[in-house]
Amino acid sequence: MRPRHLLMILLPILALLPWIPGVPPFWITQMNYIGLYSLVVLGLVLLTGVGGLTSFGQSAFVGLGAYSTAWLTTVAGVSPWLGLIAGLALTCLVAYALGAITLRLSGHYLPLCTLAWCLALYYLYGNLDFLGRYDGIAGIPPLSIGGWSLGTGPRMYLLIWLILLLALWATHNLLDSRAGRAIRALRSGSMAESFGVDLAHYKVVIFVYAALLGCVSGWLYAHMQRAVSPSPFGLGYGIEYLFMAVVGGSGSVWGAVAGAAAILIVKDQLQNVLPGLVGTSANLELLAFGVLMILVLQFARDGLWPVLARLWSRLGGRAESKGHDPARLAAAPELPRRSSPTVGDLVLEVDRVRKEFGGLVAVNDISFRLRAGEIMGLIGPNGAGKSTTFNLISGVAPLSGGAVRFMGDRIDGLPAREIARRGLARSFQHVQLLPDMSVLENVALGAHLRSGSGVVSAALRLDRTAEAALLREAARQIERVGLGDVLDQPAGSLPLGRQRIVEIARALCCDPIALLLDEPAAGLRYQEKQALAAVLDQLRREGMSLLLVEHDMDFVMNLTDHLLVMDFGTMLAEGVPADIQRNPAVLEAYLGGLDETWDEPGPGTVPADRPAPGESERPAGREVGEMRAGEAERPAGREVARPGEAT
Ligand SMILES: Nc1ncnc2c1ncn2[C@@H]1O[C@H](COP(=O)(O)OP(=O)(O)OP(=O)(O)O)[C@@H](O)[C@H]1O
Repeated sequence: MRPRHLLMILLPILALLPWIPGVPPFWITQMNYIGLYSLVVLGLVLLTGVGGLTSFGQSAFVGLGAYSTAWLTTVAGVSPWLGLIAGLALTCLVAYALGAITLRLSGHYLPLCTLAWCLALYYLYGNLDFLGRYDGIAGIPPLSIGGWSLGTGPRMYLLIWLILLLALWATHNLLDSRAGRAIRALRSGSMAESFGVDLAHYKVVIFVYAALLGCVSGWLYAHMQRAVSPSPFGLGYGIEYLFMAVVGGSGSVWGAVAGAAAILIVKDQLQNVLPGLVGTSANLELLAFGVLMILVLQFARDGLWPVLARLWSRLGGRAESKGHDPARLAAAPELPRRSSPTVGDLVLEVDRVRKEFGGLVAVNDISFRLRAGEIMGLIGPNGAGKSTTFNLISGVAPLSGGAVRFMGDRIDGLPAREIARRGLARSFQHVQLLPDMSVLENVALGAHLRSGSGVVSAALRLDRTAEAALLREAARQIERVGLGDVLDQPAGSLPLGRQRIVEIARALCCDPIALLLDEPAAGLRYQEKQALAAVLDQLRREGMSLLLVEHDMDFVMNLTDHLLVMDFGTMLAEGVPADIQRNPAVLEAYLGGLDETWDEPGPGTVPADRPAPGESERPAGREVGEMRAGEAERPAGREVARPGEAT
């Protein structure tokens, strides 16, 4: 049985629970609270569990929802539904303003900041006369739909759980979409930005989304309790919500319900049992919670939900299928493609680019040009400045000097996502995939800029055609690089070499004009390298421009049209592979002297129908390791203004 089938059986039972004879009213009250807490914790699952942004301050947004409706319905006499709309609007404004300011902070500064504004709002609620100061507001009317009062009992229970189920559905939909992939990539930083994800935008989106869920919970709470005061919106509750997210499992939407239910039930039981056991009514449950937290972090670091899922499969239940639907993808429309430049056109012009890290010149006035339909190799010993050059071109790092032009326009100074939008895609030296996401989803992230479907359409599942088109394109690129057999596997389960190929498929998904590949053949076996060389050769034939950083000399010499050799940040040599292999300065840099020779090449990596440039007189290809003998003594780079040296 799949979880969704279990849910279909449980839902009617859940809906009829208050009317089942023998069910104590306390159970319904407890279920109401579990529902209210789950709504807030669901926001934290998205914000903290998925997006990596820790917030202790969600209780303040619950307060905004509760106080907005309390004041509007009691003082202004408006309908509770208008109170909800006003609360949502106010929460949206406050969360947007707080998010725009605080989400720029990184590390522990963000959680500290959430503590600060949680306390500030709490004291604000307690000190404003029109909100009744610490006494709060009483006499809030019950909710009603078309004159049918929902009261505080079973009907309210139905409304709370209906809203919670809708929120779970919407959040699940959101995560399974273009926007969801961007949100799941937030922790990766520059990688996501390189594929056009606006990190700052998505951080604010999930912050506001989580705050709105808190607001709805506060609105329901106010009309269920019929009175509000500041205490449930203080820091203690903010910490408790976070605690529930961690205990439940902050990586899954159902973890929110599991966490809220577990904590509330255990808390209630401890409050009943502990005083009898130890003979005091002190708040000993807090001590017990501390122990519980340590146990969870020790034995179920991902929370209770994954443990429950494992238990389910041990009992014979089946996991929810996460695979793609080939028929749906086949029926999806093709994504439009950009027009490519004519073979031979100038695509990329790097003009005296320079990068200084303090006193170290990592890239020292490097210039080169890349044309359409050309593969250029950027080689050099470790620390030569190759990856830094890539970072400068792709906007991941700012230039210290020089200019980069792409398709005739200056792109230096543009954010990485804007450079990606213009058709320059890249892979990374250290594989940067999202290991828990499938290969298909990882690659689809590359097509982020080729669709405009947003958060609202995703949450309401109105984006299915656009989403299928993105996944279809991702599947096409995965097939193209020969990984069609692992489409639905988690990317992290693949060997490193294959993960690099996934990165290439992701970069191809951008529909690039030029592709920057940082050590694409590292970790690949011989046959895999041959297959990769064939793919890259095919891309060249299609008119794409490729710039490779690679240490495998066989691969580079057989595949590239043009090479640029760097050493200590400066250009050592430039030319066709055959000349580069004979260049004394290059031999000196790579082999430490002219008396040494390149090894005999293995069988060429270039496809059989294409002769390697300079094949006949090529001395030999060489497999250059990550470090050659004596490398350790090399200085890491060239210092600025070393005495007697021009910089
Ligand atoms: N963020 C940084 N801060 C300070 N120094 C850096 C930074 N990034 C790179 N460097 C330094 O710049 C120099 C060039 O590094 P880079 O990674 O570009 O070399 P590389 O040619 O790509 O080397 P490898 O082949 O080992 O990847 C090195 O000395 C490195 O230590």
